[in-house]
Amino acid sequence: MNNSHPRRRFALSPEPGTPAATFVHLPGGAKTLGKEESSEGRRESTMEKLDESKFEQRLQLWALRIPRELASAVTRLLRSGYLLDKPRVKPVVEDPESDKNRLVVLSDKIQNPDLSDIEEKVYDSLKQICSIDVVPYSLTLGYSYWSAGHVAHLNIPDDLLPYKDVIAKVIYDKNYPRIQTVVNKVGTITNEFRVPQFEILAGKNNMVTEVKQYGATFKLDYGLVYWNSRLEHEHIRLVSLFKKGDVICDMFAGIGPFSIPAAQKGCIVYANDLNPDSVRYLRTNAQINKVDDYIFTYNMDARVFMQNLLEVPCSENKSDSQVAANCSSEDIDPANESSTSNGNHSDVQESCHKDINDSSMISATTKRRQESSNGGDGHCQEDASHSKKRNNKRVKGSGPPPVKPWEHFDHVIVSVVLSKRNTGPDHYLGSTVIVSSVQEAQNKLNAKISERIFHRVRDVAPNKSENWRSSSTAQPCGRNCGEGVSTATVGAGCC
Ligand SMILES: C[S@@+](CC[C@H](N)C(=O)[O-])C[C@H]1O[C@@H](n2cnc3c(N)ncnc32)[C@H](O)[C@@H]1O
Repeated sequence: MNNSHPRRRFALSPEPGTPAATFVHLPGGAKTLGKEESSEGRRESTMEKLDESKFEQRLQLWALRIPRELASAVTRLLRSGYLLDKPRVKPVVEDPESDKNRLVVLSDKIQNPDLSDIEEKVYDSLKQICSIDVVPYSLTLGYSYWSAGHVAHLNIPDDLLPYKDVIAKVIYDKNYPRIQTVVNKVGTITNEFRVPQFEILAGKNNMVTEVKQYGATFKLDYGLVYWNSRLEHEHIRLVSLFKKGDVICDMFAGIGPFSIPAAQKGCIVYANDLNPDSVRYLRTNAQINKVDDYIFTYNMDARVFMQNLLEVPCSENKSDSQVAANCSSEDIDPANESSTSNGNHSDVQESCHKDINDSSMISATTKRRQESSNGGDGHCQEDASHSKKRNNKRVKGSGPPPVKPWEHFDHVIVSVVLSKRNTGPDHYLGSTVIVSSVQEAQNKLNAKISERIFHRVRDVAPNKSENWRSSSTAQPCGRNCGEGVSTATVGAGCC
């Protein structure tokens, strides 16, 4: 199967850490935009009218024609890498031949109509669900596909840098008002928050935008937080493994692309990030998506976060009431509000504040917020708007069930870069851990990876296919032994 890809001159940076606001291909046939060349003694400008069709990418794919009532079952089965995986393109579409059917579009990795690229076990299950009817499916990703939000994010190579303003102006003029800001990534990402540096090339200096993923809305400032739209499939793939009521620990949560959909599913999420801006947007996004009752946000180093989460609170002996992760959160477990009335809540808060204040890793923002939310009396309180919102919800009788994360949680989400390089910094965790072996990963995570399930997510950068990035879930034993099982499935023991 031949997919015709226009040759890329420059594109939205595909590196992790570079937000995929807009993906821009320079037309495949275009010579250097704006460059004047000599041709047969005649100076010929290659500055041409923008031809949007040059941006089109046509994919020749395969699809399964199935009765529409089976669409959920089939997509659930094929979700682990066999479905079409393009941001903002649905893999299940109407069948032009019959409204009783649906077409389930398969990944471009499925090359053969006999589906021999699909694992036998999955194929057998598929046969049990429906009869196999494979049809060709042609998909065109047009000019407008390559954008999200109002920010067009370019990654202009050195040889085109002299023309960056011309390029930006064309993109801006041709796409306004949909595109209102054109930025170019500058340098490589070196900071621990994985936030790229940008220069504004055209439009307004406003990097705050909203993107949508699988029905959830994410507000973010591209200049302050990590975001990568291209991880959409990975976000949802991982969350699809969770069940309602699962307790999730998202150690490097960013602005919430794992935490928010997990909470939408009814999981109780302990979400942490070291970047105070990420945590701020995480909270905003929890509110926008109306799952703030299910997400407890933290702003600290992941190791401190885990230690606090696993530490049995001193109040545990005093009460059966729920407490919030040793109270090291900026937020309070909303389910805990009921415990406030019996007096145990404040006991916990005090003990936890000691933990937090002892930690040199906690950010100034966290401390500031703690001080202000404490009202100076050592008792945690929610800010008024949050509290009000939760009160509204509580009246409706919704809210998460009680949890004790130090006893049990179901999944830990860790973002890890696996790389053959061994020179990377390892003083912080998350996407920035560079490991060259499973053993090294175990050492760094202080967790035993007994069942290894590697899932290729995407290349770190073009031409860097030896580096790959994986999100995995790990299940701690819940007995504070410090061991865990890094796997996409749960249940294995460790002690
Ligand atoms: C690659 S991003 C992943 C964010 C999010 N999971 C996502 O998929 O968008 C890694 C995140 O880890 C955070 N981070 C880096 N070092 C950290 C540490 N020591 N403790 C907690 N978070 C950290 C960064 O601020 C960043 O948001």
